[in-house]
Amino acid sequence: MKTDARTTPGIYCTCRPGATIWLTGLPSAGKTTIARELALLLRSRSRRVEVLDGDEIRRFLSAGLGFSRADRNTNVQRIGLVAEVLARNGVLAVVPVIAPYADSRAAVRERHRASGTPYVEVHVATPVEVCSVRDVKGLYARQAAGQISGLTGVDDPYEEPESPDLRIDSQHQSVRESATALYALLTERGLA
Ligand SMILES: Nc1ncnc2c1ncn2[C@@H]1O[C@H](COP(=O)(O)OS(=O)(=O)O)[C@@H](OP(=O)(O)O)[C@H]1O
Ligand SMILES: Nc1ncnc2c1ncn2[C@@H]1O[C@H](COP(=O)(O)OP(=O)(O)O)[C@@H](O)[C@H]1O
Repeated sequence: MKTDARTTPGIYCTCRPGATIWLTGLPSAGKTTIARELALLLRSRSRRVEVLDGDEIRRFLSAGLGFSRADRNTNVQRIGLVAEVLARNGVLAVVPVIAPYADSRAAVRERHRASGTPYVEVHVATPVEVCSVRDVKGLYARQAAGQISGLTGVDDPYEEPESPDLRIDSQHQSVRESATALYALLTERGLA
């Protein structure tokens, strides 16, 4: 008996394109929170979603890397590779990772362009003043106390995206509103 992948449940359906959705922004900007909310929305519509957690990747795939420019670039390129492989195989790969350097992000975009895989860049543009109050992991306090240095947006660079596909001002809207705006963009592009 022939099986039709487009109609048989549980079999990958080639008619739904994957994509990488990269959320870049400062620590505590809300990247992870918005990524998880978006994943909930997408899964409720039966999309295959993978959120690539930056901390988990640094524990395994990028174990041993620090926060120098070179190490951050290596980290971002590794994540870009994994995301692109997932996305080109029909998964929506959601990536809440700082990626502070424009050339690193451009290289990831280029990798996607080369394989014809959709790529969506989202700037979670929460100002550092708001991020440092949220301070989910206590990094801003530790930097202020002189216990760490090289914190993105404080004493390490963050190059803002010049023309992201979407900019989210999380200080002015709820998590749900941000995720819904992103979902709307994906729908508009035929990706949700
Ligand atoms: N010095 C310094 N600068 C920036 N961030 C720091 C630093 N030290 C630790 N952390 C925490 O590391 C988390 C993962 O970073 P990323 O892999 O997203 O960073 S990068 O793209 O490689 O720059 C990142 O996670 P998020 O807070 O979720 O952004 C930070 O909490
Ligand atoms: N509108 C909002 N959007 C996103 N996060 C928000 C918002 N308002 C408050 N927060 C809080 O800010 C924190 C952001 O943390 P997180 O998502 O881990 O940031 P990041 O992944 O960018 O480091 C969470 O505790 C979240 O609940």
